[in-house]
Amino acid sequence: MLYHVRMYVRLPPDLDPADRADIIAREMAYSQKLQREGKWPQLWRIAGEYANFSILDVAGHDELHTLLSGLPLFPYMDIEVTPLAAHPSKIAV
Ligand SMILES: O=C(O)C[C@H]1C=CC(=O)O1
Repeated sequence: MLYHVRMYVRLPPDLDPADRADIIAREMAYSQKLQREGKWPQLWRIAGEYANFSILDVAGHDELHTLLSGLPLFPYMDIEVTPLAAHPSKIAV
């Protein structure tokens, strides 16, 4: 199943800089592993915001929740999920 996911990062301004750098490095490694596995095929920065639009391709709601809640930044993010269904006007390419 495909999901459109919006992630808004809300790191506390007083977070220790070393802790911040560590979380961001672990987040990058985690997301790149999922990208290599094909589970995170699209990742876009929302221009002007510390936020992204992503497409995740997973078995269903339970796997999606497992992957999202495993994000090192998960405690510091607001996340909006939209399940995607096939559109009848979409042409095959
Ligand atoms: O920076 C972000 O948008 C948050 C997060 C999503 C992937 C990643 O590496 O970091």
